[in-house]
Amino acid sequence: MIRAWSVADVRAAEEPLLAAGVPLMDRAAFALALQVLADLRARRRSARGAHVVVLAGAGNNGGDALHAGAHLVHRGVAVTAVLAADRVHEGGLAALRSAGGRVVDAAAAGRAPAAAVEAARADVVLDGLVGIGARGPLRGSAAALVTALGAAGLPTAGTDAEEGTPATHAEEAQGASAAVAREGTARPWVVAVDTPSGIGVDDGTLPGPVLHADRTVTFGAAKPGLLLPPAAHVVGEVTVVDIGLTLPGTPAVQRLAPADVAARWPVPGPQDHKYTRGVVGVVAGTATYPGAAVLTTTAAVRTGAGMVRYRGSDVVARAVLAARPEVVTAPGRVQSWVVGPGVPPAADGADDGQAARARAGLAAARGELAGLSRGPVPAVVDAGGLGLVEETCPPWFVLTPHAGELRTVLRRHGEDVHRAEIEAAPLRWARRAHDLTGATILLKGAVTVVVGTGIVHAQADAPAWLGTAGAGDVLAGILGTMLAARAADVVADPAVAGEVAASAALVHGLAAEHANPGGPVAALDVAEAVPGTVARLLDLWSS
Ligand SMILES: NC(=O)C1=CN([C@@H]2O[C@H](COP(=O)(O)OP(=O)(O)OC[C@H]3O[C@@H](n4cnc5c(N)ncnc54)[C@H](O)[C@@H]3O)[C@@H](O)[C@H]2O)[C@@H](O)CC1
Ligand SMILES: [K+]
Repeated sequence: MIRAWSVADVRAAEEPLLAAGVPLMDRAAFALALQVLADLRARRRSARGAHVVVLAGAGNNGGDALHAGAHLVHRGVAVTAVLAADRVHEGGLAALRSAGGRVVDAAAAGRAPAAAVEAARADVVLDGLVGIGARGPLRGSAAALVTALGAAGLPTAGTDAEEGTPATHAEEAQGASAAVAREGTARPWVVAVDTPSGIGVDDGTLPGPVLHADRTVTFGAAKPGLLLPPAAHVVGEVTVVDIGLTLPGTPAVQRLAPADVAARWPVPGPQDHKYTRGVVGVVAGTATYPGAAVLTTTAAVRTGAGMVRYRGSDVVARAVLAARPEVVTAPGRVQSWVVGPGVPPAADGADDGQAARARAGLAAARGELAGLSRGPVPAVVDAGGLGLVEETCPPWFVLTPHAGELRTVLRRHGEDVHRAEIEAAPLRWARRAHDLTGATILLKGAVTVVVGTGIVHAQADAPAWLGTAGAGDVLAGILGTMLAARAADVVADPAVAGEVAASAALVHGLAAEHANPGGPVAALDVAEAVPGTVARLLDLWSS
């Protein structure tokens, strides 16, 4: 598990140590230098003779980078510090100079392109422009430098949100681009110091230009922005360096690892039977979209449900039974409901009666229909089901929208927001949806964000191949089975639903990877890969 703490928590943990004179920056810089040396050795055998460019901003983040640069010089590395501020960390600069490092001033207008061209030829670029002290989008020389680095061939992300960016920056950038194209240089390995400079450290946004890192060496603890999209896509591999901070027990964001999911997997014992393992009720698909019913029920069965009950028209039920003869179609006891895959919005008349069945399932999950459940049980609400839920939900309802569907949910609650805004700030909008509906929100994406009453989760387990029709139906089925197995816990403790939802996202992602490592997958392949994926998880845990 990777756990991430907010800037405020990290600062509060640093404070007493700094007051006591603990040399936190020395620890951070030394560990950073060791990591860069390891990366250099992995990439070019020896660090000696390598060229590292340190991008240094005004604060302690630049201080870390400059001190690390000094350590590298002592190991035979040629280090050039590119200063992106009029004043940089004095101790760090002095250390670098006395070690024999070169210093280039890129703070003045017009200096960025030449510095970027030099950086683009280095073996490693250390991004120490700004860390947890970042306020808003990168500004001034730091922004100009990152823009010029992008033009010089380094990967960058985010837009220059700064109004009135001087035209010279664009011209400078073009100059840098042409110079590097002539040289045909391979691009350097980029190591971000604490965070890629200019990300939203607490919320994972990309408010302005950001240099895409291959590795982020982060101090004391991971920060939320390293796990949350869209910034999570520019951090590379995250290396957490222990500098001796004592952090609060509860992180702001966490990412489950396979072992965490394995540790809580409901492995059946000799006393278990189908009802103790959990019955999943599925309201999915119509004659127009029968595939959704097949995919959702298949995934629920393949994840190890005690039993799956399908609720739908006879024609769709026949398709379900042809694919999965284990499914039953008679009404009866259910420990979790999956409502909505392949179900059109309520207003659509051609829904085969699914809207009514969906409402009944949701009422049963609230504990309002005694015949269908003995008290409240968890529910997964997906696709068409999202338009059928009541305005407020219990936390054991897990809504599983993608960004476009979340927009619809938010609009129903009076939030006029566009899909692009949700994609730019998924945590913010998932949290807003949770606040407005009361439900646990699983916002699907390349990084899935789960916001409920407990800790926020950000899961990045899925290969990009998983973005395919029917993949969401499979996730709904996996999650339905996982919720049914822990139905009592989920209803009793509002925070559990989020953790189970994050676990389902992990299983879904790993199953896609296992279905066809490195290649395309179809949704049904993913569902079929779940039993093997669960067996591997449990094997990993027991070994
Ligand atoms: N407090 C400490 O002693 C420790 C700090 N650490 C390092 O120090 C960093 C935090 O240092 P600081 O608090 O000095 O903050 P930073 O160095 O992250 O940033 C602050 C500086 O950047 C400038 N800045 C802020 N937003 C900017 C923007 N959008 N565009 C351009 N410039 C901007 C500010 O004017 C200020 O000079 C951490 O990220 C970490 O790297 C580590 O060395 C561990 C110990
Ligand atoms: K940085």
